[in-house]
Amino acid sequence: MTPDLMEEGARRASAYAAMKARGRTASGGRAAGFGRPVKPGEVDVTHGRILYLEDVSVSFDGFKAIDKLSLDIAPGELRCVIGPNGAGKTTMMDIITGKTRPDSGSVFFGSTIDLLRYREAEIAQLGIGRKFQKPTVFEQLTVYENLELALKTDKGVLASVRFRPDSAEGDRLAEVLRTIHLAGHVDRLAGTLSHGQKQWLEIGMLLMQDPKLLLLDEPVAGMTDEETARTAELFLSLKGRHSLMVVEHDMGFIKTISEKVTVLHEGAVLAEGSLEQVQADERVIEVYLGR
Ligand SMILES: Nc1ncnc2c1ncn2[C@@H]1O[C@H](COP(=O)(O)OP(=O)(O)OP(=O)(O)O)[C@@H](O)[C@H]1O
Repeated sequence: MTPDLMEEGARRASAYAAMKARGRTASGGRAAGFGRPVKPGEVDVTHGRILYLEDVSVSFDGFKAIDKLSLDIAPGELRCVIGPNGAGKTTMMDIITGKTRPDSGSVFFGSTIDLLRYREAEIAQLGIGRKFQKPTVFEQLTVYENLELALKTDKGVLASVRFRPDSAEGDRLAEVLRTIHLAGHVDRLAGTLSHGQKQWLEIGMLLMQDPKLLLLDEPVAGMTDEETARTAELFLSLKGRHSLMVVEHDMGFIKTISEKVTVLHEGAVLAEGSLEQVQADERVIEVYLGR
């Protein structure tokens, strides 16, 4: 066989495998990866990892924003990620959520779902929710309507118009309202909420999708001290049921919520451990003081 034909064969085989993986997942059969059967909506965490990145690299115009990054997160873990500006924190989240394709490396959700085979919207449907720094709630809708809308996202246009939450969805809505401290504000327009309340509402919208992994980018930026403290309580109540990756610069907040902290620098892991351990690490001190 000529090299051209071999290349074409390999290209077709991998395109077919990717297509099959997508089709099977959409129809609720198997997840992509090593062919291990996984029930619809289930993530295989038998190896003790819900998220696994290995040797991931990406360059922008020759600049390595992520450089052989490897890290993993356990199911139910609340992981904090810190690092100076430009360390690659946002780019890492972009890669996990399918917004940016890495040049090389592996990114797995559980041990069988190869995230690099999926598009951004598919990754959200697989159970990875992302909260960007700025709240993006629908200001003209009430708190309740915002949460209701979050339930509709995977339904078709017609189904959305006729949509009414069933009793299980209604229960979930009520539970989420309590979790995000907005049960007393259901009829308020989202536009009239404080900055902190808007952030909680957006987290609530993600929770309506019951994500297995939540990625949160600077969630307490701009919050009052009281809102920050309530957000810490909220995250602590979510861990266990969900896995969380929180990128933050606010060390006081990190101190309240953290178990394990990952320090990113120049697109790779510089240090990992408890906050006390990483804060005492000479390399970490140098990176932060050298800013
Ligand atoms: N699309 C892009 N094109 C070119 N360079 C990029 C792009 N995205 C990120 N970068 C560069 O990659 C590096 C990492 O950026 P990134 O935003 O991931 O860092 P960060 O750790 O999130 O920083 P911050 O704490 O300031 O948000 C930066 O030097 C940034 O300028």
